[in-house]
Amino acid sequence: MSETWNIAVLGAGAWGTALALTARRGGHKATLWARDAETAHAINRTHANSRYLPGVKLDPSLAALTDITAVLDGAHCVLAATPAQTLCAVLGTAHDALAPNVPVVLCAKGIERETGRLMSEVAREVLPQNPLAALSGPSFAADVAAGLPTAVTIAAHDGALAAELAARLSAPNLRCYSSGDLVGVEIGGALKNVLAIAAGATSGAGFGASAVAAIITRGFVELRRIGAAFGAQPETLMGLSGLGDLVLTCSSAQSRNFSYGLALGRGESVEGLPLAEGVYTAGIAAKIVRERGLEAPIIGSVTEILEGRLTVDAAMKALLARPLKSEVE
Ligand SMILES: NC(=O)C1=CN([C@@H]2O[C@H](COP(=O)(O)OP(=O)(O)OC[C@H]3O[C@@H](n4cnc5c(N)ncnc54)[C@H](O)[C@@H]3O)[C@@H](O)[C@H]2O)C=CC1
Ligand SMILES: O=C(CO)COP(=O)(O)O
Repeated sequence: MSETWNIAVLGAGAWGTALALTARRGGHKATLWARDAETAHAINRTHANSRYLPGVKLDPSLAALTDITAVLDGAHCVLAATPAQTLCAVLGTAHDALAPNVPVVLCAKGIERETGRLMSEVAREVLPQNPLAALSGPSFAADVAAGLPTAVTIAAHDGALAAELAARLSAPNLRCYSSGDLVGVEIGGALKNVLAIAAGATSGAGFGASAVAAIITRGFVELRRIGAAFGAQPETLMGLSGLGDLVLTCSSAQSRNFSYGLALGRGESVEGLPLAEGVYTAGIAAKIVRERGLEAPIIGSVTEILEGRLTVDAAMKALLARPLKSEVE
């Protein structure tokens, strides 16, 4: 597709900046909305975002503004890339300046902790007139920004919209697949963060690579069980936004969620660690599991560890001591 789009990116953190850079590479015009003037000023002056994406040179034409009305003016598409727990407030700020019918692509991975809403449910209430989509998959911001090959899924209830967005947002190094399974893509992205904390804690506690593989695999069973309860398609959960992102996030210290878990497992302080979305999603995911009568002991253990009610050692012992059962349900 050759027509140039104006893409408004909300959030000038690692992911927003990487996506804006990629949009530029894809031949579009991208403008970043930054909450704080210091970040916007630094991006415009140094053509870098050294706080959130160190070592990456940005296209000099990529501007960051603090005025959301100016960023949204004339936008063909919005990429919402602030943390999950801020989405409601950020879209509320955008509401008056955003034309109806402009598609909003949700790029955060999480569940709203106070309400249990998926990102699309939050956005639907705040922006009832805007078509919604979600972009998710195995894609570290640093990799995407460095131009390394990556593949993600863009999902919308309207399959034609998903396909158009995938075509528009694909870039030389970013291959976007399309999907009609919005909920499936969202649930995989949110839960893999909680499971990455579990995998990191397992590794950090020194339980070994075999234990990490078991946690990832049994964690994936929990993800599929919860996904099924939300109506997600099994194929979506087996895809880039589910299994793909789970594998990435559970196997690399480049992941903030895995690193958070590593610190927990090692008994180190987690204070001041960068954003780990799973910390905010774990408790609400465990609540949803309880309310729906599901079984998700690994997600439950992560919640108890984060709340200081269980040690990593005791969690592993309890998981091993659970009644034996058939592997396949
Ligand atoms: N960093 C990555 O590799 C990837 C991140 N994501 C997702 O993208 C979302 C954002 O993550 P990152 O950009 O990595 O986080 P980050 O910590 O690098 O940046 C977050 C940005 O949001 C801004 N922000 C925080 N609270 C805000 C508020 N109340 N209002 C407005 N802006 C606010 C911060 O100032 C910062 O610019 C998360 O849900 C994450 O899971 C998805 C894929 C890859
Ligand atoms: O979602 C991500 C990669 O797909 C980023 O993972 P972290 O937030 O754990 O760094």
